[in-house]
Amino acid sequence: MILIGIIGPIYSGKRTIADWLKREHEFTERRPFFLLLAVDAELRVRYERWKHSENKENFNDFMDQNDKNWNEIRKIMYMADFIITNSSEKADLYKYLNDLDITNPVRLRPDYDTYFMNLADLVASRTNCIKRKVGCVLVKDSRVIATGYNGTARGLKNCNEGNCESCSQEDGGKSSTCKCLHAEENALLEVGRENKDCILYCNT
Ligand SMILES: Nc1ccn([C@H]2C[C@H](O)[C@@H](COP(=O)(O)O)O2)c(=O)n1
Repeated sequence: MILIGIIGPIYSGKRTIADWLKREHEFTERRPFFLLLAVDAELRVRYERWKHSENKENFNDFMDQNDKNWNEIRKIMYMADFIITNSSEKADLYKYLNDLDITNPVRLRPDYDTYFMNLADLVASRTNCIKRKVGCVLVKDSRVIATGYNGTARGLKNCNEGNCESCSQEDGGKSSTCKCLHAEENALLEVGRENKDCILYCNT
């Protein structure tokens, strides 16, 4: 099902999709196969459109209305999975949406490669290295066997606590003197010798 709505009339008391989203945002966040798309435009373009639809000219009036609604609009925009900037005609927007293939099943439910690469990004967020942010996931039969991120070895003072002089250098230091273990190294240390024939996903 595709719902199309505009945010504008919410503030003039009419019920809109934006109205519904505000009330039901928990539903939309948890619901699988639901994508929220926000369409924005550059300020100058929005001003031109406002002049046309409101039959007004005064830029300050436009900005007053813009600023009055800004926080509410921003909240809804942040909920969106995609934000598209459309500073052109409606026909161009529809063509762009068509080309985007938004309802492609892979977008709604990632395939395994996308899923494990997304996991590698998540794993990377735990790095303690101040120079690089790397995550690695080892997979066998579509199941995660081990993960690893880069950083100084377990039990040592962390890189982000000043333990790696090399990473602290302005020019990034030499990799030969770096104390940080690679994400792949940590994942392989974790997996041990028994698990052969894994697929390694790494985000660098
Ligand atoms: N799940 C984990 C836990 C730790 N590591 C590695 C990353 C660092 O080299 C080291 C210490 O990490 P910390 O405990 O300070 O976050 O152990 C890993 O790769 N995966």
